[in-house]
Amino acid sequence: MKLKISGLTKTYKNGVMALDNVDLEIGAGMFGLLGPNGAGKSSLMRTISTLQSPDSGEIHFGDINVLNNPMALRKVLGYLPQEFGVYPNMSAERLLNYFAQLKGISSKEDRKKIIKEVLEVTNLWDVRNKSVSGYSGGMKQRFGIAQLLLNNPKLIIVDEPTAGLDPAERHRFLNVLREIGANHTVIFSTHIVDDVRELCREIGILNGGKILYRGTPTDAEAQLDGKIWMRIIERSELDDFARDFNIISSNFNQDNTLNIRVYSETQPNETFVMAKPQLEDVYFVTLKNDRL
Ligand SMILES: Nc1ncnc2c1ncn2[C@@H]1O[C@H](COP(=O)(O)OP(=O)(O)OP(=O)(O)O)[C@@H](O)[C@H]1O
Repeated sequence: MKLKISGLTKTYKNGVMALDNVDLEIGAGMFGLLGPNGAGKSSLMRTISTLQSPDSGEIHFGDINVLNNPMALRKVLGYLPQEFGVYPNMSAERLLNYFAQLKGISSKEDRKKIIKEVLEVTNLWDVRNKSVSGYSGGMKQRFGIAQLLLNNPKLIIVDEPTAGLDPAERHRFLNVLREIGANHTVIFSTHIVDDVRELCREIGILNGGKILYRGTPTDAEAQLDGKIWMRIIERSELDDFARDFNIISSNFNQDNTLNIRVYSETQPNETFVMAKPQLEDVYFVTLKNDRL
């Protein structure tokens, strides 16, 4: 089932236009929504999830007209918000049983079966008897996925799930998403480029409420072929280089020098060497130029 968004605009009461005429089509698999803080990612996700209304625009998921019939979408939606709040002092298994009852799974046998499945897919089976309130950040996020999987959603929306997770937990979480993405439509937002590189079939880059790029990571990188240049400079030279060249990123080396990456259609000068474009270049060039 396809998610089709057209002309979606949202302005908050304080005058901030968080979504500015967003058009987006998302098919099956993993879709990564990439953007810096304040780009509008949560606003887009909350609007798709029917938690807030847009000023104008349309959202369709398969044959569901989402804005006219929010209840129909909610039945097939699994949404994990950025902040999930406080969990009660109850074991994961008991809490899932409670959620499953709330979701209308009335047969005890059915509940048992689905709870086992979701605990296994999120790698929480071994800790199912532990209290969720004592879980680590990463385990809580995986528990969030477990509970949203209970009613077998067709559309899964996960808002910045890796924020604040340590590298090992982040990795574990992304593996869970990868597994789920194999047979669901999953949209997840992040400001971490590495999160989407290998995981997502398609990405969208959002900034200032606008979709600036949408496509596959590989196509995006290919568009920058021959346009990314790199060289090492002294730290003290940075201001001069920033004035003369279109620097898209700079990273410190151990010896206090900097690796700079520059975007240019042609070789900036003979001291620069051509670099293989990376998704991070795509992200920075898109944010800087308002397009790729
Ligand atoms: N309820 C609200 N009322 C007023 N302004 C809001 C509200 N929610 C978000 N905003 C503003 O809308 C813009 C987009 O915010 P949003 O939270 O959608 O971005 P985001 O990409 O999810 O950012 P972050 O990564 O920081 O969560 C920001 O300028 C934000 O301050």
